[in-house]
Amino acid sequence: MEFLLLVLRTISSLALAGVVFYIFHAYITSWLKSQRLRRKLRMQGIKGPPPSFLYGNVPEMQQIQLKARKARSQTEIVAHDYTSTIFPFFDHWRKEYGVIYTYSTGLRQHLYVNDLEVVKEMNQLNTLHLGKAPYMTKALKSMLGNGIIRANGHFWAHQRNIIAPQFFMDKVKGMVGLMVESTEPLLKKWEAMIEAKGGFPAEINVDRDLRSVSADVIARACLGSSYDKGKEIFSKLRTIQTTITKQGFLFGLNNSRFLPNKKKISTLEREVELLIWETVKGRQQERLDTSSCRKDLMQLILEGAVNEATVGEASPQQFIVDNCKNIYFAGYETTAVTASWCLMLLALHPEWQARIQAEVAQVCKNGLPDADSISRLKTVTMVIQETMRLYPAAAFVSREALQETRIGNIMVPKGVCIWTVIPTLHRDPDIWGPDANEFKPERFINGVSKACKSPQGYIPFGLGTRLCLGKNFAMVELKVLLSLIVSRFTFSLSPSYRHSPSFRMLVEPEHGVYIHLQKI
Ligand code: HEM
Repeated sequence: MEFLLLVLRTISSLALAGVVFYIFHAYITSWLKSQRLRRKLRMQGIKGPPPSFLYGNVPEMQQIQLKARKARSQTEIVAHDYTSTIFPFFDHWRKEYGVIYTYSTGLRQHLYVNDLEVVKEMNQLNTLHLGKAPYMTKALKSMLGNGIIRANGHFWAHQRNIIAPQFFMDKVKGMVGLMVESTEPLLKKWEAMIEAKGGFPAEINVDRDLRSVSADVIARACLGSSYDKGKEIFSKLRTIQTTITKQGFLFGLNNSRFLPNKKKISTLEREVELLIWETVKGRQQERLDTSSCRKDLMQLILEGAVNEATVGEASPQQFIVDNCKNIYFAGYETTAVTASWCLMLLALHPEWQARIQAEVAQVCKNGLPDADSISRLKTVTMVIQETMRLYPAAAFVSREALQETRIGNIMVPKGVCIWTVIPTLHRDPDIWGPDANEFKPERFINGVSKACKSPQGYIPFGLGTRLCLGKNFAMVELKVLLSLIVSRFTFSLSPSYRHSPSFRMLVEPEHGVYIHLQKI
């Protein structure tokens, strides 16, 4: 008996030693690979902070972040370049190594690229060799499945072909009426709040209300369901998003201490999929009952999923659910957050409120935008463009070189992750001039190409082949929303507002935007 126990103990000790050796070996191999990539970049003259053994620059990143958090000030607003507080390590190394440098997160080598010429080159590259970084998209699987935002290669191209036609300008213009309808409940709610104050200004936290509008618009316009139905889906997706971003996965930082959240995330994931699938089935039943066929995005996705050969490894059901999740995620939060920043900036700048009020009164009959007037709202467009310059909802363009790829003068080795920090590019005085930190919508009066040194310096919707598909949709929705709000209300910033842009996958106002709202 004792002998048997001894044999069992020896076997389990050997197995444990084997596992430890395997993990150690894999770790060392990845570390050495990352070092090789670093050498290849250094040989091209690209410098960067020296990495420590196994952990690369992660300890330094954490230290810099901690310091910045302590020093964080909430006083200045527009002139406050928040990239130095929310991505302090990028800013810190930029001062030391310039607009192109390399750093390591232990097992991965990264390339920071905020040089206008290289960004231009990236914009023009038409290749499948630059894609979404698998390590990053792996962490986003629960939120996005294998939908368009995560996919790479031919599977991505197939999904893009299916979805793109829904967002052509002529299609989007046909959705203006629906966008106006979706905004009406918000206007009524805000009017009622002012009435409840006896006509005196009401304090409004705008963020949740703007999210509701944006969710309703995206659900109705693209997926044929109303916000009431999609409410649960949005709220669960948001919980997944906030849980994931707490984990610091994006920069390759260790997140093992957050592992217990995995269970919570996968439960939410299953619930979201079930809800979407119920919506899809409802849609299919409606088609059978009425034998009518709406040609909206949901329909295009359903048709795209019919041919199993085109949906890759995913089942048709998974293909549909994943792409619905992607549209929900890409479409509603981004627009809502941008609208919040717009109202914050307009509250600070009453002169621009007055200018767009006058324009809306002149261009839109009864203050109601329609497909025709929307393209004549020049000042409204300038205000939105300037908001997205200072507060672009998406903070990065990030790519991994899936194969060795030449970008201008740089040969990017396979496996290197590239990062372009959008708000930093948008506030670069070399591109925008000495007033880069000021809110000046007039800089866009002759379009983006005249507003800065090169139009590639303005990338709120990303760049290259993966440029945002919902760009037209988002711009039109923002124009509708702003026109309707300014034609009924004036507003100023409430003293309750605390300026604190923070990063939760998007750059959001951490404590919300509070305004004092008054009827015109
Ligand atoms: C102000 C609002 C929005 C902003 C700031 C924004 C920004 C972006 C950015 C930066 C990207 C990544 C591009 C890249 O990696 O180079 C992107 C991708 C995408 N966006 Fe948007 N977006 C907005 C609204 C929307 C809307 C309303 C939709 C759809 C209804 C949408 C659908 C997508 C999709 C499907 C992609 C993935 C494209 C691909 O990978 O091929 N976006 N967006």
